[in-house]
Amino acid sequence: MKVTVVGAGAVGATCADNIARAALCEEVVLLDIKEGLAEGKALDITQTATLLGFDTKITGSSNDYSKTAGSQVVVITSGIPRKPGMTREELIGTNAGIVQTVAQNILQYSPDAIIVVISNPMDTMTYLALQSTGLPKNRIIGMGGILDSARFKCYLSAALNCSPADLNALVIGGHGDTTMIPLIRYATWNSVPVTQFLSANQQQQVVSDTMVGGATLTKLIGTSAWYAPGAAGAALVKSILRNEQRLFSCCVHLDGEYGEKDLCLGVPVTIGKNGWEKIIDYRLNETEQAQFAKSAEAVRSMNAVLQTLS
Ligand SMILES: NC(=O)c1ccc[n+]([C@@H]2O[C@H](COP(=O)([O-])OP(=O)(O)OC[C@H]3O[C@@H](n4cnc5c(N)ncnc54)[C@H](O)[C@@H]3O)[C@@H](O)[C@H]2O)c1
Ligand SMILES: O=C(O)C[C@H](O)C(=O)O
Repeated sequence: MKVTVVGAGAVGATCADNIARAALCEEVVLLDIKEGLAEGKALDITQTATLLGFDTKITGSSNDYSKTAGSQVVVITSGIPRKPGMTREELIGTNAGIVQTVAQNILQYSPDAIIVVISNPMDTMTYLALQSTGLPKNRIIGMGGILDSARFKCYLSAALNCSPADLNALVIGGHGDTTMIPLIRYATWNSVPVTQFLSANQQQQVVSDTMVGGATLTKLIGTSAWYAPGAAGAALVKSILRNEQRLFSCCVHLDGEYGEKDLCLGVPVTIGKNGWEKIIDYRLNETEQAQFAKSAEAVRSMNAVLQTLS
């Protein structure tokens, strides 16, 4: 089995590294437009193999898509990241062209691939990938909710002083500072709702910290995060390749589910060998449904911006 990661920058290289270390497939191809970058990072990761004990082959490619031929899964991370003070949405002008070109190039050599979109603004880039390739909707998955849910669990574990491994929590909606919806009502600590242990103020703090989780890191680092995003991308790839049927929050095309259609947005879905397989209805209450509708409205207006780009 073969996985391609497009973009050998911070997120792409970390994602490829995680996939290789976990030996999820025989070969990982890392591709970047910048001459030498993907080859160099692939060689560097390869040199960790004897230290870390894996034998996955890692191939680097400077924009030669023939090396990606026959990939089962392709992860798109190519594009610019935001700087402190920016929103993800501001990246659309540069990243839309990159994502569209990359998706088309990929399909020339891997017509059956499942495509995972990470580049921002991720909800709109997922929609663009779907519209521009015309692939069956189950084969295009946007990664954002897995990362946001991991951050949600981190903030919850700090508030509860408990192990994040004992927490179950999901963030749905858009992958944006104001569009994501951490579902605190459904978050549990070993099956007990966390709302039993946290005050209303504490709950609100966890929710708002989660929503600006990416911006907090961007401010600290000077560019956006990569360790957790790369690991989240690899977790998604693992569930596809191993047909795990994990229930993740992913950005997928909605056709009436959660009251929305003709856009891609984060909802709970099962992930397996066919890509995303089933959307699970979490029965949102009135407040949550209103938040979801608002999130959809914001993402829909970003999608409309695509029409204005040349
Ligand atoms: N969805 C998420 O949860 C999430 C998380 C983190 C980052 N991101 C996004 O992922 C993207 C990458 O972030 P990063 O930190 O890795 O950035 P980065 O600048 O480190 O890497 C991006 C890479 O893309 C390459 N690239 C640009 N155009 C290309 C093309 N046409 N073909 C192939 N490669 C191309 C660049 O040369 C660069 O190496 C950004 O848009 C960022 O906002 C999304
Ligand atoms: O915050 C960003 O711009 C990158 C990414 O979407 C993240 O959440 O880390």
